Amino acid sequence: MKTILRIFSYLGKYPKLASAQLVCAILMTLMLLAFPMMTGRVKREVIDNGEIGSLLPFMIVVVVAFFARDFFNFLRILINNTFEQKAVYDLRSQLYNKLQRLRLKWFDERRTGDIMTRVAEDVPQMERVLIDGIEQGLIAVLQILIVTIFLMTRSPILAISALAPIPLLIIGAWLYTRHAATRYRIVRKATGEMNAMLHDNIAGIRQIKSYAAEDEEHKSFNETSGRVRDANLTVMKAWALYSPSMSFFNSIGYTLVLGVGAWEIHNGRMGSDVLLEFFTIIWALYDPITRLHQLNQMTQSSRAAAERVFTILDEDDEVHATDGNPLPQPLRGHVKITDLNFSYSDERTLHGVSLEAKPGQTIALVGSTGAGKSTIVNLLCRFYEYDEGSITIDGVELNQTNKASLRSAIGYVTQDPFLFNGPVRENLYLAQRDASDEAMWQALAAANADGFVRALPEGLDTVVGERGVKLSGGERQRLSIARALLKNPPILLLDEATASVDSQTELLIQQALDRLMENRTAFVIAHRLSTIRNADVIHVLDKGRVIESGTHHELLALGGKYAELSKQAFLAE
Ligand SMILES: Nc1ncnc2c1ncn2[C@@H]1O[C@H](COP(=O)(O)OP(=O)(O)OP(=O)(O)O)[C@@H](O)[C@H]1O
Repeated sequence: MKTILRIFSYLGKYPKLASAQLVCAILMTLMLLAFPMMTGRVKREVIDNGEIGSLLPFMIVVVVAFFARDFFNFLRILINNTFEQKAVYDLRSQLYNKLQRLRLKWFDERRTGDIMTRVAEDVPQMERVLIDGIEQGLIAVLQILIVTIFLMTRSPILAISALAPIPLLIIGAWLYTRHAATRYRIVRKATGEMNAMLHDNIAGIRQIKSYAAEDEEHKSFNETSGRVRDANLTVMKAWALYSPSMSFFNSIGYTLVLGVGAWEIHNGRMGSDVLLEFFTIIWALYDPITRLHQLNQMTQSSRAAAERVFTILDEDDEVHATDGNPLPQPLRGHVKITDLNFSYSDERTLHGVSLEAKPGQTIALVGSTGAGKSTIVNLLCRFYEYDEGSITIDGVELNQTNKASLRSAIGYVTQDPFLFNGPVRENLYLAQRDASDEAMWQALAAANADGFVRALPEGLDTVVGERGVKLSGGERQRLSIARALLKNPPILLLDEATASVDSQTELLIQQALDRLMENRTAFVIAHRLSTIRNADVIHVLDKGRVIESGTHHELLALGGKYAELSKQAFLAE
């Protein structure tokens, strides 16, 4: 119930629309009564008393009432749609905003496809209870009330006969609802898993093809998709039993009205016109009851979807980007890490790491795979919060720094640069929203990327494809270097690419990187000997500890891990 109330709380922001909708619904429902009332009068005055002249006015009243009913219905639908779309827009926006603020750790533990299902499918599923919940629920309840009052005024005993099945309907609805939420939860979970698999497989389509794993993957997909089918069939079976049972209970009401009505007429306690009135309106009592059953089903489905959406909304935010102190301006880029400990989960990843980068220095991080190099870079970006120790930039402790100011001071070039599926220009705007074309071309030139961008069919406006798939690896790298150059940050974090490119491209990239690192503090996860040779200090990491530090020659002379790594040709020439 709490979940349902929370869904409806999204409508509270629009009281005017809610009231207008309520007024239209009441007027529309009142118009329903004209037909049975006029039918009763036609029977008494026109048929029984032979006043044929008054038939036309009765018919006019009926047609005007029908027109008014449909006109109010038109207004109600319009208002309802506006109302509901505004509420859903608010919800979607709130969810997206939340997603942007969640910790990276949260994303590490979840599948992208499942998150997308929550935004793209679970929100609209919730939306249905907002649309139909109000539209059907409100009108149905009003209709039941108004029709019941009307029936009571005409003949209490017939009205009670018509209402007799209601206890049975309530018990049926209770039995159905008891386990419905669980059934729908299984459907939503299975759908999320299927979409997650679909997302993974489409992202990894090259790997699937290259390993000729299409048939295997198809089999796994069918298994996941089968779970969605089975979950849906369970829901449908329950509905198949519930819906006709409820319809049968309604028929008991019709039968009782017929029997009791005939008995009352037979005993002279009621006129036949009253029974006629009942049969012209009684559908308006049972019809909303059927709609309430459908609404009950929809509410259970929406509840399961809403639970998945609210789980995201209830997660703790990462520290908000504007909390904390801004970094001093201009920033010199003095970074100091002292006794840093960090764990992603239970196992500790970094153990007492200490290192320093003076303004303008290049610090190389080397070490075997899993040693903790990227973790240090992640902590410098404050993608994760560190547990113990200290990281300062120009003397300001990182975990007390305003994230927005920190991230504007840092340029991060990853090994496999991510490009968004949009024009080159949009990808560069990420670094500087108001960058002029001239500034873009300068950055592209410094990154040795101007040549190939000019050769693209639409230059800066060429769409690069998903993850930049329409560009080569070397082109993507140079574009991401241009992006960092355009940002012009005082501190640079660079994960050098290991992917082999031809020597000509390698040279172009190296030149671009050299220009990028000029006059900045740079932390480089280094794979190339040329970068390492030029670094001011090299730190060798092993199992989360700094085990050696010094220049290239000092470390070679030390004859330790670094010398061993160099011998194993671990570092590319
Ligand atoms: N997001 C994460 N969640 C949990 N554990 C992680 C995460 N990222 C890295 N790790 C673990 O932390 C350890 C250090 O990883 P890290 O990526 O820092 O190593 P690395 O030195 O950069 O390795 P490589 O050179 O292979 O990129 C590894 O054992 C890794 O499994």
